[in-house]
Amino acid sequence: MTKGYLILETGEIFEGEWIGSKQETAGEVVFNTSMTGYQEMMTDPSYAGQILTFCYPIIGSYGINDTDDESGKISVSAVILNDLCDEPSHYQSTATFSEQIEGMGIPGLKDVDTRSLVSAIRKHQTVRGKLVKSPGRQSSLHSWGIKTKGELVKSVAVENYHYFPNSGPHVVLLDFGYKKSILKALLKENCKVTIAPFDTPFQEIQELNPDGVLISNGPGDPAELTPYFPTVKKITEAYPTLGICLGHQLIALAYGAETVKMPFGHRGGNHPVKDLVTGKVKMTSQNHGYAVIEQSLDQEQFDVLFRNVNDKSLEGMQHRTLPVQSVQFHPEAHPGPSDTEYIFKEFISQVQAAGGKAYVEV
Ligand SMILES: NC(=O)CC[C@H](N)C(=O)O
Repeated sequence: MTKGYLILETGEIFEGEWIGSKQETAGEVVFNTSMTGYQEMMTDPSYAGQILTFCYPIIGSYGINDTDDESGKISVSAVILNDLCDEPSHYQSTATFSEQIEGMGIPGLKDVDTRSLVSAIRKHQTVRGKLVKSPGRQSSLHSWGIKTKGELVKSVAVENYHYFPNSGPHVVLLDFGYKKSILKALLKENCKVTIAPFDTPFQEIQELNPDGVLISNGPGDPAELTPYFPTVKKITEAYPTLGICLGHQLIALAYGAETVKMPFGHRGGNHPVKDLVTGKVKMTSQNHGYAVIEQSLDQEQFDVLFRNVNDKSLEGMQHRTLPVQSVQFHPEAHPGPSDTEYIFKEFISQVQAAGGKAYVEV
């Protein structure tokens, strides 16, 4: 057994037993409150650069399967958990949790007092940390090698187009670190899908001749992605558009709104969100650390559609005249409830209503 330590930039040290890859690593320390879904969370590209703490105390009990990865790449920088169950019991399980993180080159700590760690994160709000073998003197934070400024998106997004044939309308999935479940949701609606790199120029998107565009989720601070705001705006002016999580933030920023770092984010599978049109509350899957400031949104152009019941933060919006909608939560779920899966159907209806053509000359 090898001991390991999570050192927070604020000075606290959490002890555990080292698991997975031997590599020491650093990143923002975050927590997710979902009871299940560790496989989807670890492979969700939006967690790139982050050390993920599982609040649920037993991790690994249903193993790892061949279908639930949200990407083919390593996403989280490291995982922190309490009790590791490495003798899974599930008919679809093909590997143990330890085998999975070892195979993906992710380090982790088990037997950590995750309740105290989560309290510390909530107290400090945003906190970075480093996973080390020895709790001795550490190099300064600047040399921890934490990625910023779009490097995170670059590290997870596709570099080339990927085309998926189908019988329905053609949707370009602009990839800032998409989750496979988003692609699956589009394919389920019979869409042809072209996954395009996040930095695809607008002219090339036009050449792809999409009927609609979905701007994906992704890691990092949305406000650092300023070079892409003009393209995002042009997309929304030309095609029916759906933004999910980072995609939602980028649409808001492209129209002049501002984003803010939240105290400790929303990461979990039971975040209540109120649909302001029907008054109904939906349970949503969430994973974000930033939010759009509602007061900064041009309400002449956008209607607020969803609001978080717990902290009243903005959870979704709709353009008043263009078929452009965006949500801060994850309608594709995985992990989490699928109450808001209908968002994909609404998007496809808007795509179909637009007649399969760019309906505004640009
Ligand atoms: N899941 C996402 O797209 C996350 C968006 C952004 N990186 C945030 O943390 O707010």
